[in-house]
Amino acid sequence: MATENKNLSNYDKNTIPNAKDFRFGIVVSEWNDKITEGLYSGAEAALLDCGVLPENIIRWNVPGSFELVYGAQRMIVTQEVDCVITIGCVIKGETMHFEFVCEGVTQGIKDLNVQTDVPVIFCLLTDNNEQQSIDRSGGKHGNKGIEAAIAAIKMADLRRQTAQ
Ligand SMILES: Nc1c(NC[C@H](O)[C@H](O)[C@H](O)CO)[nH]c(=O)[nH]c1=O
Ligand SMILES: CC(=O)[C@@H](O)COP(=O)(O)O
Repeated sequence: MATENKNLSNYDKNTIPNAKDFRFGIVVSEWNDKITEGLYSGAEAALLDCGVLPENIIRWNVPGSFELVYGAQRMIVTQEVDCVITIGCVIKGETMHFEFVCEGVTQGIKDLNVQTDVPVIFCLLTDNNEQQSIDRSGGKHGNKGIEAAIAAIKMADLRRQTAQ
């Protein structure tokens, strides 16, 4: 199902685990900050709406999306979080740089999910133009930050339920 057929902001609190005791790290890229701030606001609001305590949300900024991987890795190692949300917005330019940044971040975040004990949520917009980013960070398609926050709560709960 493409995003245009699914509003990214929709969630049913009855299907979401109790998040009161969970601690979340959020790493935010400063590139396209008008967009990433909108994604962060959506994620923060959804976490609080689902019962996460404000003091249990740790935010770090990084220069660009490529640095999200290192920021998330350091968040895991130093902050005792139950889940990390990475927030970035990559918009296609004139060159192949877009493809390499997107692939590098995708693979890096996948690696963190398989190599560490903490789930890392992929809230990275990879858009052809700014309008697509606006539409997905609080515009007509909703807010991918909200989607990421709900995924983070569910993954933190899965991690706790499967702890050995
Ligand atoms: N063009 C975009 C970038 N580029 C910067 C890289 O992410 C990285 O910070 C740089 O290559 C130094 O390592 N980053 C975005 O987040 N979005 C873009 O559209
Ligand atoms: C994703 C990028 O780094 C890209 O926006 C940079 O633009 P350009 O490819 O025109 O240098």
